[in-house]
Amino acid sequence: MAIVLGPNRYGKAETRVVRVTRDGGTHQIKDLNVSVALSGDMERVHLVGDNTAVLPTDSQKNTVFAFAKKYGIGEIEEFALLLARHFADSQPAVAHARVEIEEYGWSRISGGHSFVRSGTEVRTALVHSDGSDGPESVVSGLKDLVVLNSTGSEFHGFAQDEYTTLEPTDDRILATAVTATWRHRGTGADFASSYAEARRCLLEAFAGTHSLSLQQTLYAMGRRVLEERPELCEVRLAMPNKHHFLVDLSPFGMDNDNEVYFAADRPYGLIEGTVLASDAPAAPAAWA
Ligand SMILES: O=c1[nH]c(=O)c2[nH]c(=O)[nH]c2[nH]1
Repeated sequence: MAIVLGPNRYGKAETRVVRVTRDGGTHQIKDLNVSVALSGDMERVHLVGDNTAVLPTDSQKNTVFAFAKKYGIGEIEEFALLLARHFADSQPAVAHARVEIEEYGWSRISGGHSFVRSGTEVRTALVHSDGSDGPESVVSGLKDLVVLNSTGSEFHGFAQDEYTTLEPTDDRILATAVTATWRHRGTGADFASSYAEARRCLLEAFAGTHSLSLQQTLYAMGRRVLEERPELCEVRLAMPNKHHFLVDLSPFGMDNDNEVYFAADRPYGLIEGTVLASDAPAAPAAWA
């Protein structure tokens, strides 16, 4: 029996970089969490401890800060492409770079230099690059986009077995924290407007769908993005069903006509799905 090295990658995870751009007294801020993972000809470091091919993760972290200064930070997809191409182009042993970025939003309070974190929502980007001349992919997205419909949601007609106690309902609260990722057909989109529009599609489809299940709502949301955004070809969604249970107020002599709920935090149903354009080229590696 022979033992061999399987797939591997390494890099600096979660470099937290904040870039302030000063335009007189008016400042812009970009607040990111950047994770780099490099792979390629890394056999000798694993097998015999020869570090010749290993660009230290410390240098990768320094590159994130240096590029933030040198190039500024525009859209996170562009910053991720810049970093990924840099590592794949400049290091002979690096065949492939993966850069994942989370962006935390800040909105201006007043004046030029005071900000408030914008909600729980996080914008995301995941880029893979074999270098400027090689295959590349861009996946954009968001997570922790918390939404709720206080009516317009039903759930009935479901399968039943000897353990089923759930009562069918034709009016419930539907609430979730959306994690959505969407794959671009190319690498040259207008990432700012593409993001804003995809997000708008998700919210409008969530609000506008009379829901018979969270699964149906999920599909409607992914479908809306692909119908409206030709630069995108695949949407992946993960949506926890944040259950709201009607409280039994009858012990207190009160009725409860869908007014008082217990918001449970766990367990939760977890509904996940992919929505694809029929001509989407297969690209499983884009999500790795
Ligand atoms: O929208 C729903 N989908 C389910 O699969 C499910 N299962 C469940 O208990 N409640 C719900 N709601």
